[in-house]
Amino acid sequence: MGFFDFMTEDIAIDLGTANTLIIHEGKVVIDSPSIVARDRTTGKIIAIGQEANLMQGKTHENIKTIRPLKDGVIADFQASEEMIKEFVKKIPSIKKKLFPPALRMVICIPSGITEVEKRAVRDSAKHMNAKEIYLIYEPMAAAIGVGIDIMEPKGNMIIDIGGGTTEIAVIALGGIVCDQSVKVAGDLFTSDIMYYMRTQHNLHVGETTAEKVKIQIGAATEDLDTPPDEMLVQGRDLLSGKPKQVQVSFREIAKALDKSILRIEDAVMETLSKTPPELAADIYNTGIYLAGGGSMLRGLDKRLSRKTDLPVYVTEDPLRAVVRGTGIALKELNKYKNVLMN
Ligand SMILES: Nc1ncnc2c1ncn2[C@@H]1O[C@H](COP(=O)(O)OP(=O)(O)OP(=O)(O)O)[C@@H](O)[C@H]1O
Repeated sequence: MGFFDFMTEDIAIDLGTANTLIIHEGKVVIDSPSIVARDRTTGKIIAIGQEANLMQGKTHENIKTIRPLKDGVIADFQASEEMIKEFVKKIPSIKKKLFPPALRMVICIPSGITEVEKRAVRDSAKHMNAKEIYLIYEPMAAAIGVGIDIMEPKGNMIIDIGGGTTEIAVIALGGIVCDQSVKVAGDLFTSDIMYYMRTQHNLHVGETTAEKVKIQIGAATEDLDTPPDEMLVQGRDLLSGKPKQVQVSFREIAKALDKSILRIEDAVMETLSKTPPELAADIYNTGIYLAGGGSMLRGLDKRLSRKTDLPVYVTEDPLRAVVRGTGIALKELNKYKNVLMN
């Protein structure tokens, strides 16, 4: 260990479309929505994370809430840099430091990312005083986080359903053998619900309400073992303009989400059809692992299992699988050097 290593802090980041998570010293120290609120007149950031999330849909003309990532990649560079800087500053042991420390970072990125987008992530990290930067593909990080031995000569299929993208990958011998990244995930499910409420109930609901509906009664199939109760949803009547409340069932939400789930099913089937036969045989025995917040949609595992005729498992704490894997790669840089990109 060199002298300067004492002045370097190691952090692992899952910079997600919906949530940003950071691991420092083996612990998740940040788990926050990827949102910033900016004062339009001064241009200053006035809130980040949970605080900014509470402002969403309730702002006036002087405040703008921004989600700096779209479809898994940085869409607003300035806002994303400022957001990560603020998150890093909030890490307790870094907060105590007199000067901002140099950082060694492992950052996960979607597997469908372009070279230009990769460079943008690296540049942003450099602006944050990162001296060593490693990138890791999200499905790889998710597989490590799930507890799969990715170095084995054995095929494993992992599906990470996040906010912006669903990443499907077959992993063996420390590499991605075939993969597919589709822009169908939790955010689109939320938009589907907003559209359904508008068209079927003449009710205009905001994103926050639609997300609540998805979490409380969202379903990927009408055939659930333990169906949730109906839910009262409030919004604005599109015809009269008055505030209104309607009762919604999980069956309606399953219908609203059907088209998007079909697109995920198609992507899974396509990836399976491209999988080399020896690895397909392994997957037949091990099944499919689901990670990411979107995988918590009721009945999604059952529906994918029915479609593929394979066992499908939702990993423990799916929202944290990717950051867990990123953290493990950071801790064992040498072991995982082949899956990390400089
Ligand atoms: N119980 C739940 N049921 C359904 N969806 C959920 C649930 N909990 C969270 N989600 C959804 O999961 C998504 C966020 O998942 P996650 O944090 O894994 O995504 P992300 O890493 O930010 O996105 P990406 O990987 O696309 O950049 C959101 O769309 C959120 O609404």
